[in-house]
Amino acid sequence: MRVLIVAATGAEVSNLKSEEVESQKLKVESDGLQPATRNMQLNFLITGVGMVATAYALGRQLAQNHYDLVINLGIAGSFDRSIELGEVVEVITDTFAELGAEDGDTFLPLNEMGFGDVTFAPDRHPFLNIKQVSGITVNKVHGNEASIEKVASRLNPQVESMEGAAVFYACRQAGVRCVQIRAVSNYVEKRNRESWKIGLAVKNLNTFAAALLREL
Ligand SMILES: O=C(O)c1cccc(C(=O)CC[C@H]2O[C@@H](n3cnc4c(=O)[nH]cnc43)[C@H](O)[C@@H]2O)c1
Repeated sequence: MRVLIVAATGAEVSNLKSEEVESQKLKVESDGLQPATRNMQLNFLITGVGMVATAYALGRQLAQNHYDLVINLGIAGSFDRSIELGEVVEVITDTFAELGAEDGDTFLPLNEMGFGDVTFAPDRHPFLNIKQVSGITVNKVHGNEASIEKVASRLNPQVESMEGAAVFYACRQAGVRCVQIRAVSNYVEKRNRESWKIGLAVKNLNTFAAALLREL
């Protein structure tokens, strides 16, 4: 099984690098005299932050390589206060929140303009036995009470990231199975970087992903 882990920054998957080495060791063994104990080859793609960087890097990677599964890992902001900081969730549907047009006070999403989808979901979900959430993908992290209220009432998202929907989109276009796993580092609120728990979120995300990779 060929698995691609996609993350915006190396820091978000820093504790998983040993898994890549491990998967390659095992592959060499399975190609040689040792019986295969694990038939998985793992690659990492660090795209850079944001939907444009992600769509380009992942589109190129999927055009040049075959993968059975793409796993998008990252931290995220949560609108939903019932999700604890550090909690790991599976994003099962993700919407490009800003793609469309303003019509006075109304927002017209791209699909209502007749130009294609803005919401993407992987074919097979839930994939994991953890909390399933709906997400939005943004170019601009929400940090203003009025805009948070507006997007919450329009789309009712539970989490937001800057890449998720781009990963779903690229995988759909390439016909590759995918799953998005995020750990909540902060609540979506007026910007207050001191309250972000990035270290905890990254630690929980990496622990969860390492266990998942051992099961694949
Ligand atoms: O400062 C650090 O140590 C650090 C370590 C790992 C990652 C970061 C990032 O800032 C990653 C940016 C990444 O995070 C996602 N994210 C997190 N919270 C939100 C949010 O409230 N709204 C939107 N995106 C969020 C996003 O996907 C970025 O790619 C820093």
